[in-house]
Amino acid sequence: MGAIAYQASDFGPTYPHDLFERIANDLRGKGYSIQPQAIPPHLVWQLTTQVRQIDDEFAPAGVGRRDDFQRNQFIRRDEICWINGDTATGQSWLDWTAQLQQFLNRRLFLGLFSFESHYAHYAPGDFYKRHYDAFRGQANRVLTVVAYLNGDWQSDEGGEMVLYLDDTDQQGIKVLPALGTVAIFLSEEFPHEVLCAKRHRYSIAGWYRLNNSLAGRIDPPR
Ligand SMILES: O=C(O)CCC(=O)C(=O)O
Ligand SMILES: [Fe+2]
Repeated sequence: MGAIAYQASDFGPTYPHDLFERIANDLRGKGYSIQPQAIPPHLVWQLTTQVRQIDDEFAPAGVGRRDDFQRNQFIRRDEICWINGDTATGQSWLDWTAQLQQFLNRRLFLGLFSFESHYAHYAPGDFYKRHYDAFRGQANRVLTVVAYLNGDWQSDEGGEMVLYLDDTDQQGIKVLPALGTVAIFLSEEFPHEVLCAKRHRYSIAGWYRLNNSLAGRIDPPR
């Protein structure tokens, strides 16, 4: 990984409160938030190291939930590995996302109940075509969080995530998968895609969900 060019001041005594406040304000105002250098240096270092060490635990990603899960090479080509609390690194990531969850629930009353996330590896040439992470009315995934784990990413290396503001938007907002950047958006509102990269591209994609078990039905993670 490249040198961490983080400003120490970004992680001073007001971290993570100020960051979470900016995210909450963005979500309230426009439904998405893009925050460079959002993950603290020690955590970004742990995650960046782990994602490159677990290469043999990655499996091709599919499309759809468990019962209609299928691999579709024309839609997505990445490989994924789910993150759990079995390692200190996984646990540190879950602690950070839990802090954000608590903050957003207090500020925005989102009722975020659970969180699931996986590492993703896009080899050169891999992509993920334009899609939604959740479908209206299914009330499963509410908020998407993507964190990027690539040092020194250059703008001519591709691999941007393009976040489209609605169904008709063709231009979108391009997000470089740069070390420590976090993109957060309402899962039902924003179509998005991952463009082909020239380099190996590492990230974490995660989703906060509502409690769908309230009707007496157990709603398993995918
Ligand atoms: O890696 C990214 O930038 C986004 C990935 C994504 O859209 C997904 O896994 O659903
Ligand atoms: Fe997505």
